[in-house]
Amino acid sequence: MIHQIYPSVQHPYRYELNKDFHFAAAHYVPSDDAGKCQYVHGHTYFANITIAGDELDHSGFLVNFAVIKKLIHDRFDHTLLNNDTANFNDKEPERFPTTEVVARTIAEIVQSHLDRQPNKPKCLQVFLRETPTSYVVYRPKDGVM
Ligand SMILES: Nc1nc2c(c(=O)[nH]1)N=C([C@H](O)[C@H](O)COP(=O)(O)OP(=O)(O)OP(=O)(O)O)CN2
Ligand SMILES: [Zn+2]
Repeated sequence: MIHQIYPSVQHPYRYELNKDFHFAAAHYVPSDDAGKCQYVHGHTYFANITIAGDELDHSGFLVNFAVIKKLIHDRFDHTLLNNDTANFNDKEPERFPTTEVVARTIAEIVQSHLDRQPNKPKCLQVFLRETPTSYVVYRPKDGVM
């Protein structure tokens, strides 16, 4: 079980949910500045996803917690992130699988799912911890990725 206090995000919506989950993945950062991290190594990533909205769906959910976990966990758990060429590559820094980019990518995948729901929830924040001492908070600007 994950117990952590996360930064809160201000918003005008009536409902807010948060989903915690973790996944194990390997990566490398293809930059000399990454030092030892330019070589393949692994992490247990801890994620917290914040979603908000004004309307519930036919189940009384803003969105099903289980679906949010499955979207990300099924895609990234026990993978080499760099192999996911739909999201990452070795050429563009905005596509290197850094904590920043992985957090943004998670937000994009989640929002793409939410955009297909009739009640139109919004992904407001992704907190992604890569190591015990390093994490990133990603917040889409004005609901735009
Ligand atoms: N801004 C970023 N800096 C670094 C990233 C990143 O994604 N964004 N990534 C790395 C490495 O991938 C590494 O896995 C994490 O680095 P670091 O926090 O330095 O890891 P340590 O466990 O060695 O940290 P200590 O606190 O010194 O034990 C590097 N930088
Ligand atoms: Zn790393």
